Amino acid sequence: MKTSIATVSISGDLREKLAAIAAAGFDGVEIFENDFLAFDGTPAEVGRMIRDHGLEITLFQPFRDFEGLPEPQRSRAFDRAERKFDLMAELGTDLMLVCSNVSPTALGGIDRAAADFHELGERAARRGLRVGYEALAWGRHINDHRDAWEIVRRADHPNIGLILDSFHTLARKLDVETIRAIPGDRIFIVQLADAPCMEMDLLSWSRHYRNMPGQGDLPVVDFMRAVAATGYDGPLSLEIFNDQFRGGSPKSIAVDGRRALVNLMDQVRRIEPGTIAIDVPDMPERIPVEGVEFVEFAANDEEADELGHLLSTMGFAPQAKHRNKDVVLWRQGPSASGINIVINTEHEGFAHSSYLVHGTNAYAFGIRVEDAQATVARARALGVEPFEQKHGPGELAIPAIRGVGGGVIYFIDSRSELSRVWDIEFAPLPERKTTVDAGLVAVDHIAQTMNYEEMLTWILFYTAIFRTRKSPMVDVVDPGGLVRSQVIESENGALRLTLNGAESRRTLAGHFIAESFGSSVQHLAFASRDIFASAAAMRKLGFRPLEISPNYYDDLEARFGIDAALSQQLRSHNILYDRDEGGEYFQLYSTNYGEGFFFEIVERRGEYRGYGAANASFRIAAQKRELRPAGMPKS
Ligand SMILES: O=C(O)c1ccc(O)c(O)c1
Ligand SMILES: [Mg+2]
Repeated sequence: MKTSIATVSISGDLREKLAAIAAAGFDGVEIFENDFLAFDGTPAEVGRMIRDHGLEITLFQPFRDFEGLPEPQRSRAFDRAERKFDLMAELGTDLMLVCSNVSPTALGGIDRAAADFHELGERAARRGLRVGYEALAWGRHINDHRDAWEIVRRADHPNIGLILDSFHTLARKLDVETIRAIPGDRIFIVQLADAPCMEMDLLSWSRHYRNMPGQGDLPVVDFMRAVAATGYDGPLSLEIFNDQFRGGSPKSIAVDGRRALVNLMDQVRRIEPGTIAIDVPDMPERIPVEGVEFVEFAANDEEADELGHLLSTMGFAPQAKHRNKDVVLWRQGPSASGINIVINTEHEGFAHSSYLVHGTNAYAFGIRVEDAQATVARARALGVEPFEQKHGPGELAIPAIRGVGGGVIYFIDSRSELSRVWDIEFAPLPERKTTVDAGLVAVDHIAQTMNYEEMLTWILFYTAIFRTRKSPMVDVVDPGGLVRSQVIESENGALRLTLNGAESRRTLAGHFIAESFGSSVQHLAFASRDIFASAAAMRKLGFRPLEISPNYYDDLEARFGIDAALSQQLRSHNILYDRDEGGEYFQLYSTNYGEGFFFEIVERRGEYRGYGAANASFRIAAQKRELRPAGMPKS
């Protein structure tokens, strides 16, 4: 599989773009003309710089407003093309993209355009060059790949071919099945981009909101399946116009791009096995998640005590201690439950470094999978960094990768000794305190907070590695600004992550990122089988719930028509309520710990699928009321 990316997709100057593209493992680049024009080196120097990076130039683009022009503009267009052919020869590339004419002076007519392309083909052939034609979704006469293909077909010249771009086809909701009939060798290059669904004119949507395949809402997999069915085996080239990417990190966007292509082709190959000419790297299939095995906090001794106190008000107690390390396992009540909380107060190693940088934080979590090694293998194939740390005698080497904001994700399976980690590495504490069991049975979801700019990266990360899907993004109003929230979840609910992107430091999420120096887990939600029983038990244990405004409950009664008895119960425990077609949802929050970390207890009744998004802004307002002023020492 030959991967390519347009220089326009990445921030920085041409030098920075190329370095990032090469480092991410791409085979080629599309030179977007403006990136070349803005650069102060000769075409030959640019060509050399690209080849020195081990890259090839897959395409020179765009050449605009060519076909269907009346004279004298027509002759001018051919002269312009000849000049660009000169440039291409110096750069060292043989393929030019002509995008469909948008000029009001352009005349329609398939045959007129075909004749123009036939002549351009003759001129290109004399120089050993090729020209591909792309239908822009907003082209004046040609805005559909079927018409572009008809022009290419009638141009009937070996040096003229078609360029497909998933955005233009999918944005106009054109039937991708129409691609299957095009001979693969007549497609000169395939450009790929996704985009979020939005109501907007096509040009603005394309120029500002494209994103990597898998990051948006367009059926890029279906598009690519149709392309693959043609026998096409040329480069797959990302062409992403995105305002955020233009200001982002070149390295991280290039890595995301390559990950998106590999993930896309892996999906296509699995749907259409054996029929694809493009060779796709071998890797394990997207990993089904079986559950969250543990969440691990890094802390110092004093803060570990505070955290432990908070946990004990939720019915957790220290149950076992690591045989060699200052690491304690907390569980719900005297018997094992589905929740394992680990507090690591080691003075060396990765957890300690994480503590030094971020303060007490949930720096790692462990996921149960069928095959931990295969999970890391898939992640590696997608360019994810594995995580390795020295382990002591008798300790397990738990396969792991690096996750959000310098965090770690461990993998536990039952095909090896990994699932016995609690018995192998931990010894039961002799003075085990029996506590009241608060009836918390599992981790319902893990909420990670990040800068908004990082969100697409992490959405792609999770959906490419694990068999999960993403929900539409929702806006949550914080008194200090907007927070964007998106859910990543597996079909069976075994893994539920909520990603919250902060755009302003004045939001609770933004404050958390600023004060804890980077993205990480901001809250953990535990599932209860009976939230009222849990709330009552926790009250006895000294749990302090986040206090919710009475106005909220008045509105709740009005909105849902819930009866007075239920309303009273909710009020007395500060429990939030939501409902959808499938069922009901109950939420109880802790007060803030540190700079905005908190716990949540939830109960899902029936088939409720959401996360109480409608309640989020009321919860945040309540949290902000009780967050101590910035700069005050921790209590
Ligand atoms: O927005 C544009 O003009 C433009 C140019 C070249 C392309 O390949 C494309 O898809 C869009
Ligand atoms: Mg394009």
